[in-house]
Amino acid sequence: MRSPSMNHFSSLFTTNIGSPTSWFTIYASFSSFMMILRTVINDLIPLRLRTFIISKLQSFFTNYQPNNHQVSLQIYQLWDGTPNNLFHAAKEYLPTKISNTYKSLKVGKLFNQNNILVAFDGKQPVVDEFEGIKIKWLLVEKTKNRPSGNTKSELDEIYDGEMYVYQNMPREYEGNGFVLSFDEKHRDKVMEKYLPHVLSTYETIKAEQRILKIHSGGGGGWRSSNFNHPASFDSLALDPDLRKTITDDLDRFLRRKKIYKKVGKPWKRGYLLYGPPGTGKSSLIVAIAKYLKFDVYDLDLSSVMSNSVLTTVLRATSNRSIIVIEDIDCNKEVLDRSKSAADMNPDMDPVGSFLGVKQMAMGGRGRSDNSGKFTLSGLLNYMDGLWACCGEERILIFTTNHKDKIDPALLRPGRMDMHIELSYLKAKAFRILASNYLDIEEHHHPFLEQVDELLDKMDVTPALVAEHLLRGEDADVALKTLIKLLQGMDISRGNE
Ligand SMILES: Nc1ncnc2c1ncn2[C@@H]1O[C@H](COP(=O)(O)OP(=O)(O)OP(=O)(O)O)[C@@H](O)[C@H]1O
Repeated sequence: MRSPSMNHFSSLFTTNIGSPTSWFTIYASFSSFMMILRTVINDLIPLRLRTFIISKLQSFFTNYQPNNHQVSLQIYQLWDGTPNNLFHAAKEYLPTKISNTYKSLKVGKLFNQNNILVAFDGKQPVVDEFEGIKIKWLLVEKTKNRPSGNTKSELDEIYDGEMYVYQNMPREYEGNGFVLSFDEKHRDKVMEKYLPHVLSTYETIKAEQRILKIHSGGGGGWRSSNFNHPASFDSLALDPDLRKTITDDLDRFLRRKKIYKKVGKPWKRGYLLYGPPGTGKSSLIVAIAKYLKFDVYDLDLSSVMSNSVLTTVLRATSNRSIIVIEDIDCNKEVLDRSKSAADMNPDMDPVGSFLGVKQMAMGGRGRSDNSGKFTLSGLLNYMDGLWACCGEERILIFTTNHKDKIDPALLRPGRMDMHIELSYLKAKAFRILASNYLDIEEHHHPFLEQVDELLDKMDVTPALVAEHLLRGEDADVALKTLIKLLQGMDISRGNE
C-alpha cells in the first residue's frame, strides 16, 4: 500500500513545477519522505552500525582534498626544541613577496630602524612564483588551531586536514608556523632550490638590516658604539674608475668564500690606503664598511703592549669585520722593527729582514728581545694566517700618509692585497662634490670648467674643497668664491 505522501511525491513529476504552489508541494512531500526514511533507518539499523558508518563518512570527507596532487610542508618555529632557522628565514622572506593586492597587513617600526616594516598577517595566503612554479604560503598561529583571522574561507577548506597534523605535533613543535603548498611534481625543485633560495634571501636581508658597530681601543679592551657615520661611496669624491675597481674587488672577496676554503687560506683581505691628509682615507673606510655591512675595529696600536695582548685583542673581534690601523707609519714599533732588523744584518733585503725578525718571534735567535713586547712580527704573524684560528671574514686596512716609510714586508700581497692611492682632487671627482654639496648636475654650470682647470694644475685636497662648499648655500656664490680661493692659492704657490 502506498502512503499519501508517496503519492504526492510521485505526482510531482506530472505537475507544473514552475508555480509557488507546486514548490511548496515538493517541499512538503520531501519532508514527509525524509521523516519516514529516518524512522525506517532508526528502526532497522542498529545504533553501533550507524555510528560506524557516520565516522567512516566523516573521515573520508576530512581527508579528502580536492587538489590531492598538492604537497604541503610545515615549517615550525622550533625544531627539536631549538629555533628553526627556516622559520625565521620565511618570516623575513615573505614580506618581500607581498604585493599591492594584499588587503590586510601588519605594519610596525623598530626603535633602531628608519623604515616602516610590513609583514604578512596570515589572513590571506601569499603566493610566490619561483622559476615558473607557484608556492602558496599560509601562517599558522600558536593559540589558534586554524590559520588566523578568517571565519570560513579558502584557508579553512585547504587546511582543515593540515591542522589535524599540527594539533598532534609533540609539545616542542608548538608555536607559530608556516605551511607552504605546491604541486607535487615540483617537490625536488622546492627542496633543492626554493628553500635554499629562501634561506639565502634571508641572509641578504639580515646583512642589509644589520646595525653596524664601531669598536675602538685595543690593549685596554674594545669600546663599542653604533656606527652612524654618514659617509658612503656616493658621498665620496672618488674617481669613478677607482671606485669601480674597489667595489669590484670587495664583491669578488665576498663571492670567493668557498675558494678560500678550498685552497686552505683564511678568508681575509688587506688594503693599504695611502695619500696626503684630507684625501678621504678615513671616509673610504666608512664607505667600505657600509658597502660590506661589516663592523669596524679601530685598533690603536700604541695601546697594545705585547704580542699576546695583540692576539687577545684580535681574537675579540667578530666575523664580518674590518680591522683598521690608521697611520701605520707613525707607530714606533713598526718603524723600530726595520731599524733593529737592519742592525742585526745590514745586508738583508726588506723581505729577508722580515723573515729574520719573524724567526726571532717564532723562537729563533734573539727571541728574548721581543718577548713581552709588541712587535711588528707579531702583527705580521697575525696577518700571515695565525688569525685563521680567530675567525673569518676579516678585512684589514692600514692607512698612511707616507707609503715609502712602511716596511715592504708589510706590503707584500697576501698581507696588503690592494694598495689604493687617494690623491688630490681633480675634475671628475670634483663633479661628485659639486653634485652632492650644491646639487649641480654634471657639466651644467658655467663655472665648472674654470674650477676644473685650476684643480688640474694644482694639488688641493677634497677635504679643503668640501669644507668650502659646505659653507655656501648658493651654487653661483660657492663656485665663485672657490675659484677665488684656488686662484689665490695658485698665486701664492707661484711666489714660493
Ligand atoms: N674624497 C673625498 N670625498 C668627499 N669628502 C672628502 C673626501 N676626502 C676628504 N673629505 C672630507 O674631508 C674630511 C676629512 O677626510 P678624511 O678624514 O677621510 O681624510 P684622511 O685622508 O683620512 O685624512 P688623514 O690622513 O688626516 O686622516 C671628511 O670628513 C670629508 O668631509
